[in-house]
Amino acid sequence: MAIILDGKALAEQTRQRIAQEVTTLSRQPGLAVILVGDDPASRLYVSNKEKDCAQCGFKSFEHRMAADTTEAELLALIAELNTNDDVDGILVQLPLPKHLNEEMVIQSIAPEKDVDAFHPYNVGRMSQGKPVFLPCTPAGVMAILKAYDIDVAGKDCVVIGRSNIVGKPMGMLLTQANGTVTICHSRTPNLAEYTKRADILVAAVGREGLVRADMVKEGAVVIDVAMNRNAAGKFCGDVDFEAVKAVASHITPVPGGVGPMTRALLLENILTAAKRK
Ligand SMILES: Nc1nc2c(c(=O)[nH]1)N[C@@H](CN(C=O)c1ccc(C(=O)N[C@@H](CCC(=O)O)C(=O)O)cc1)CN2
Repeated sequence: MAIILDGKALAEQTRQRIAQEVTTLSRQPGLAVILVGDDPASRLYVSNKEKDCAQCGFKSFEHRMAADTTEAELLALIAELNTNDDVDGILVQLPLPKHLNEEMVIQSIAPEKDVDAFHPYNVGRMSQGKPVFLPCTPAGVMAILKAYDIDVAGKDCVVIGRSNIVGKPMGMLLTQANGTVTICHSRTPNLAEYTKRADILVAAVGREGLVRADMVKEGAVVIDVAMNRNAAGKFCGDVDFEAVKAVASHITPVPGGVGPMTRALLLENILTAAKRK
């Protein structure tokens, strides 16, 4: 039976370490969170980020904007936050309402305050192996692997999903850790041929039941990044957890795996931003 990779416990340890370090700083780090519209899931994620900030001794500044906010209004707020000295990090909760251009909005955040690491400058730095901030979800995965002494060097790593936020940066971080990486996606024929070769398999698609036990090599490390809702309304990933845990050596649960570490790595980035000032 696989070892369960406990992201929730690791995230708690990370918050406690950060809270301790904050007591040694001469000022409180600050995060500005912008939420446009009233999507219930986004509201919950934002309030969790505020709770995390409070636990770590960070200030948080919430900016709620109406769903019909114009791009000019949003960019004006970001411009103001870019020059506000109390704000070390700026986070625009995604997804944005359809009429707003996500790319433009991300590019308007000052790269030194881009704690999500979505700005092209930070993506470029990371791809050169000289990161300022690391994207929270892939960095959370790397932190889980490190905490459980799972060495990536020389391993066959397969990432399913090629999003800018998870799949692509995940592939880069695994490559930088000397893994041999294959990125699969919706146009990959015979997905199982690739997944069955993987020593480390990362699923980041957003489709419940995508990874079955017969697609996983005996003893593989299986990381589930996805966060779907099943028919009963419960959180689940892309991996058939119950079946795959009988085949894998290590596996992340959903919930309680990568999600909490995504939140923890955001706190690491805010601390980094505050210390660089
Ligand atoms: N600007 C951003 N927007 C979004 C991001 C992001 O990283 N930056 N990621 C997601 C949402 N998200 C953070 O914002 C996020 C969602 C869920 C979790 C999490 O810990 N999930 C739990 C399950 C839910 C729960 O019990 O609360 C888990 O997996 O255990 C973390 C981060 C989209 N938008």
